[in-house]
Amino acid sequence: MVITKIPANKRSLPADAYTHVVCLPEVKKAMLAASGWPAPFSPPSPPVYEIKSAGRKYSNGLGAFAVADIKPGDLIMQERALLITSRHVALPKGDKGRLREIFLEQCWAEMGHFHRKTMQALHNCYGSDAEPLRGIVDTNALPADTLPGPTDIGGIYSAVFNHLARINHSCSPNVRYRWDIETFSGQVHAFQPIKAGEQLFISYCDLEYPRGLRQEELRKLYRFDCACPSCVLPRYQGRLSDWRRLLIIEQAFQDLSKTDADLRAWATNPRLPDPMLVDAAEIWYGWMMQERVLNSVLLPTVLERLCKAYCALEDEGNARKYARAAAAYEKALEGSDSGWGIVAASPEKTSWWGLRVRARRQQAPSI
Ligand SMILES: C[S@@+](CC[C@H](N)C(=O)[O-])C[C@H]1O[C@@H](n2cnc3c(N)ncnc32)[C@H](O)[C@@H]1O
Repeated sequence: MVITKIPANKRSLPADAYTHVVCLPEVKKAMLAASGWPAPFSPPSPPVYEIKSAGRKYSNGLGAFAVADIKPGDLIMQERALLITSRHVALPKGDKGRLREIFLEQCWAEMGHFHRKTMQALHNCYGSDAEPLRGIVDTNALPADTLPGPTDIGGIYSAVFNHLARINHSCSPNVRYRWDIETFSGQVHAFQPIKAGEQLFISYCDLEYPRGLRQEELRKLYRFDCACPSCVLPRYQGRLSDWRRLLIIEQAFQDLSKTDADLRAWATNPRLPDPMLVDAAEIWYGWMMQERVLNSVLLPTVLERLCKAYCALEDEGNARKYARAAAAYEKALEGSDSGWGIVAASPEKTSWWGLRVRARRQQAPSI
């Protein structure tokens, strides 16, 4: 492992615009060789969030709050990390754990005043149970999925940010965090409409897990008892929520094999009932929105099917609605709307438009 600062040419940059990275030598070499990387970025200005006290429920800690109304898909926060470490040295016990601490200590020794002061101010849920720097990293790290260079040995990295680290957890989150390799930054997008004053929540655990497992993991890794709206549901409703989450993950595996062929077969065969494809997809979409579980396989599949099906039915309102939802989701997951904004503006220009309506007309007996 080696320690480096990215962007390499940081002379003209403010202190919060560069990151200390603990990585493999091959990754450092690839990062320094990547021309024009990382790309600059501009977070929303003026900022649409503020960091302030979140109150007793969050151990009198801080949280991030919207200061303006925010639409699904909007970028809320974007920030370079203070520190990125490889998870290859992030094993919890034994020599490898100690190895990680040695790298963190070396990194600390190289950090300037801004980075040290900011890191020290972050929350440490481990108290005296861990070495302070390690406790801070483990409390606040978010995934940085890829860095330039050989991905097979680089593995997954953890990033510690200044502001992004203040976002609290909910099992029904309203924003989504993503690592943006192009700009070497963390982004937070809304995937629900958010009102000014509302707190922003990401998820620290796998949302498809049932409540008991989620709570166990949060207690173990972040040392708090989750009291989010999903975790305080009365018993019966809590079970329903667990059940929906389980079905979402099961359906995601099944939907992997779906193609456009069955959608086209339905669209061009008027003898098949209209609700056949639409109703099931609406149920899955409704459950994912209700649980705020954005399954990365099922949600895009369902949104695409709904948009195409409503285009085939020439139902402009619903076609636009699902295209807008797909645009927001893609922005939150991929950083761009993947062309869904164009579909939302003119669904009648897609090749699916009116397919079913024309098939019905052709089938109708001529008088
Ligand atoms: C990454 S920090 C989040 C920001 C933190 N509240 C602060 O003041 O810096 C993670 C810690 O915040 C607290 N936290 C986050 N989400 C919480 C929640 N839903 N309920 C209670 N505490 C929470 C826990 O102490 C957790 O270890």
